[in-house]
Amino acid sequence: MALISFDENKKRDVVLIGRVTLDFNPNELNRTLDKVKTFSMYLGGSPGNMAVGINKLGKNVGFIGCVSDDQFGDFVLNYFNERGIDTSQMTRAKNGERMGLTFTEIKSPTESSILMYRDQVADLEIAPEDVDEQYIADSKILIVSGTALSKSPSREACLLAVQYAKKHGTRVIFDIDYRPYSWRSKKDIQIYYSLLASMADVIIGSRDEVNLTEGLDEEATEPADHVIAEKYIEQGAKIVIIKHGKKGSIAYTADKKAYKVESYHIKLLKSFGGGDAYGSAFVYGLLAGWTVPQALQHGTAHAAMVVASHSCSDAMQTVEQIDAFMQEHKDEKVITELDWEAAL
Ligand SMILES: Nc1ncnc2c1ncn2[C@@H]1O[C@H](COP(=O)(O)OP(=O)(O)O)[C@@H](O)[C@H]1O
Ligand SMILES: O=C(O)C[C@@H](O)[C@H](O)C(=O)COP(=O)(O)O
Repeated sequence: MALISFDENKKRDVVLIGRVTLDFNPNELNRTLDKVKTFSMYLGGSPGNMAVGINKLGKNVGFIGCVSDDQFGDFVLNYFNERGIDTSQMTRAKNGERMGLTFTEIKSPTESSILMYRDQVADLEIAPEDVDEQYIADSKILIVSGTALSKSPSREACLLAVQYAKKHGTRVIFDIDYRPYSWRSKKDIQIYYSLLASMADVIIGSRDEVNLTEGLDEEATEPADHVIAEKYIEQGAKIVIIKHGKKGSIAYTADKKAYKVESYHIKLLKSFGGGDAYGSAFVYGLLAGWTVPQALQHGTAHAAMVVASHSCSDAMQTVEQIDAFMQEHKDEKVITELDWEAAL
């Protein structure tokens, strides 16, 4: 019996709500941004990347978002439309708001960071009026990105989308997705992230993002992962995934099982993009009716392939490509069932 079932009569697999932006990744590697001369432009924004990833895996994807009314907004809409990602629910900024821009700094294969330009950003202009109840009802899964909760009216749009999802049996996945820009305070983060976590069927976040949800210091290690996961499961979550970067991730399920997933060994190019690839392939596995371990391993393989690549969105893989990677790495035993209270 699958932990999470889906209404196969719903015509769309996944709808995501949140930001779609642009990534500018340096062509000259292993140096600080002030030493970079040229960049490659890619579609970006964690929800945008996940939409591309889930679509690349063959799923029917829609996006609720707002893009700038300029050539960058055109780029994003064209990119989605060319791949069959539904843009009927996307709007254009009305008052000159700009696309979010993310400049990735790749200082070394193991040291990268992102510099985000998010002043007057279009993606936070999604409004409740842009959220169509039937569109949500027609989707098996709604994925909410945490950053979309950072400001109104995007915040209210997300909360309304979740209300519609709960009303129509659409499963809610909360991708915590913390970006410091746009938030007024840590207390606001705790309020809205914990509210979303209490309404989600699946919660995916890094440990520092979970700490922010709990109102803890980002570096906190107490309470242990399983204690926090238990709380979310008591609130109704069926699966809680806590990511730990290159150390991998740990997943807890409502049927009281815990799984440790170690990272695959790859030649790292940048430390970003793994989470979006992980989430995309994990969601694919859920929709395919796979077991949680199978879906976790698929997500982990996809993540490894994307952190070894220059892009995030363009580097998203097909099912066949992920399967081939897993075959190449079949000697790496990455997944272990744990005692519930074991740590990563
Ligand atoms: N250095 C790495 N080598 C291989 N896989 C990695 C590496 N870093 C991250 N990953 C994979 O990407 C997943 C998500 O990465 P993480 O940094 O935890 O999340 P996010 O990208 O959302 O911040 C990890 O669980 C792991 O599977
Ligand atoms: O999330 C953003 O807005 C930045 C993304 O565009 C960028 O591709 C990235 O950092 C994704 O990394 P991840 O969240 O670690 O997968």
